[in-house]
Amino acid sequence: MPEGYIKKGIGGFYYVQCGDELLECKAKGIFRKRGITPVAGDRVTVEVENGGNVIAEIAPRRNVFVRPPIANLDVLFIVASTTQPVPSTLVLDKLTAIAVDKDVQPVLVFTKGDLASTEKLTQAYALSTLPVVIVDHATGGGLEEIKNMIQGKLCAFCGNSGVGKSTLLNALLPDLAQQTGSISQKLGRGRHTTREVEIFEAFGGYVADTPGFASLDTGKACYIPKENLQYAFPEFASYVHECKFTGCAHRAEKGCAVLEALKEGKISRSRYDSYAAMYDEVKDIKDWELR
Ligand SMILES: Nc1nc2c(ncn2[C@@H]2O[C@H](COP(=O)(O)OP(=O)(O)OP(=O)(O)O)[C@@H](O)[C@H]2O)c(=O)[nH]1
Ligand SMILES: [Zn+2]
Repeated sequence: MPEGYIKKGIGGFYYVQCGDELLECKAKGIFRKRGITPVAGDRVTVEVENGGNVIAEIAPRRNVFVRPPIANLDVLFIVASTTQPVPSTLVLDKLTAIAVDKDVQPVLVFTKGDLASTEKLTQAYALSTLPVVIVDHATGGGLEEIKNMIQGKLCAFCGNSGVGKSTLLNALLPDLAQQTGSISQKLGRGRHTTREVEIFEAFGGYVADTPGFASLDTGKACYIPKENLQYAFPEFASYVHECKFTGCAHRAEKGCAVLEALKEGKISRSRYDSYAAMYDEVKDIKDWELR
């Protein structure tokens, strides 16, 4: 039985890449009964049923996102520009936290360093342990780093409208931009006419084109329960177990090692503020409401 990954889903059909072959498939009825929707990135087994290809099995997922619909994401490039649109560290931190919480490696990519200084952004993440890439389109700086990070991984790019995602994808994959409807549409006329995710092979890995995808769903569906939030900020890891009280929320408690680290400048103020804002957003929400 052929095995492969879903490259694209459109109108109830799934295009499964099995080696060199792209198979058009429907999903077996059992998935609908179980409330499972196959999505791009799913690793699947294909069978022939009534003369047509069907997806018979979906391998256990490492993670799955609803908006955009994609599974088994390894790396999320979170693109932010130094200016226009002005970056918000809270929005960026929400995205990095959701990624970490879903076992996706977030990579911060800063654009438009030619228009304004990247200093403030790089400063905000200097202690975060998160990888940062500064892209310079004049010299091509940062592109090699991104290409290396794509190798062997399934990656996606997100970031507010206008931060330069298309420009970046175009610089990375000029051939792809011409090949694909969606990216080239994004670059010119007919923007965002398609919302289907499509996966392309590049640099020894996979890049998901997620048209019209400004940011991950940072709404309620993606809230991180308050007990888990501390782990979504990787630089807190060395401190969270040193707090005096177990179950410390790191908000105002006595003997809080995270607050101590903040005071000593070992954790950045903007990262801590984002944690605090996210904590306050979820603290009164019951677990069952998050399901
Ligand atoms: N000066 C400068 N301009 C840039 C840079 N990156 C992108 N731009 C410009 O910023 C504008 C927006 O870039 P896009 O690549 O379309 O942004 P996007 O994130 O794809 O936006 P959406 O398609 O709306 O999601 C375009 O006019 C680009 O030419 C950069 O590094 N420096
Ligand atoms: Zn604490």
